[in-house]
Amino acid sequence: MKSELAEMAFDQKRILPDDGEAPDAVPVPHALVPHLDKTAILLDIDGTLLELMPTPREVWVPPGLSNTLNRLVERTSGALALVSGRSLNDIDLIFAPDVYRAVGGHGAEMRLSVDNEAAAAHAPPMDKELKRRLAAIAKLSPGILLEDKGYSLALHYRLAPHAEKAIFEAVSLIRADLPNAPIEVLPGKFVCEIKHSGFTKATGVRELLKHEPFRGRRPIFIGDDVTDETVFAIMPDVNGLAFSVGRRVIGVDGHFDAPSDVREFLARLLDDAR
Ligand SMILES: O=P(O)(O)OC[C@H]1O[C@H](O[C@H]2O[C@H](CO)[C@@H](O)[C@H](O)[C@H]2O)[C@H](O)[C@@H](O)[C@@H]1O
Ligand SMILES: [Mg+2]
Repeated sequence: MKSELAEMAFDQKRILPDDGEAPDAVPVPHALVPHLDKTAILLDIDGTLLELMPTPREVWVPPGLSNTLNRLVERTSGALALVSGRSLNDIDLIFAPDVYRAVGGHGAEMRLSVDNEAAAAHAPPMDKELKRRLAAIAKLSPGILLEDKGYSLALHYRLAPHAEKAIFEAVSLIRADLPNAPIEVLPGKFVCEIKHSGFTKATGVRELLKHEPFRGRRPIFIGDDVTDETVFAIMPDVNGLAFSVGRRVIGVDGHFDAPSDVREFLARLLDDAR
């Protein structure tokens, strides 16, 4: 059995405080290591579980991660969900053959059961003409990639970073033309996503937590991006814990430097948690 000291040392190394003032290695209280039978594990994908890659299709699941996730699913009686900006379809392609409970498309889709793979959609398809106009923005520069999620459209510019300003300006012009369109712009990591308003990762997580096997459990959420901040913000309301990756976010419970640290933390949870 691991000593409490060993557990503390692990926590000190991997999870740093986020108040911006504190020294780099203040230990996260031991009580933060959860009891898995009372915990719901909610995980962002890109930049949290998986390293960021030049294009969305290039991501891959490192050895050991599937095993860790599947064991955590077992130990939490299924209370593990991926909470992603990606569509459920995309998530399943990435993690195939494994299928996880998930909130997809920034809250646009939700899968509560892995048995029938039924997914609830919380967003209608995006208007075709609007999508056509937005898609034309990709012509601004070679290297801009389009990702069509049906209910939203993402313009990726990691390979054309110089185009950022032009992309956001072009999107603003289209929005100004359609002041009543129920859409919003979601900036991400080298991506400008245009989606229906009315749902976020946080609305998805709130909904998820109403259902078995998540209901009544203490959620821990780990995420890296601006869109994850909506979930960080609701964690206190649901007695949850929030951890950021790659950057310090005020108000969260801790911070990981990189996805490899998140993966190591999750693997260690299996050994350390009661
Ligand atoms: O909420 P997440 O699971 O973190 O998904 C956020 C977005 O991830 C993908 O784009 C990002 O990752 C790509 C692969 O590393 C990278 O090339 C891109 O620059 C990033 O923005 C995905 O394509 C989007 O649909 C997700 O919204
Ligand atoms: Mg992410």
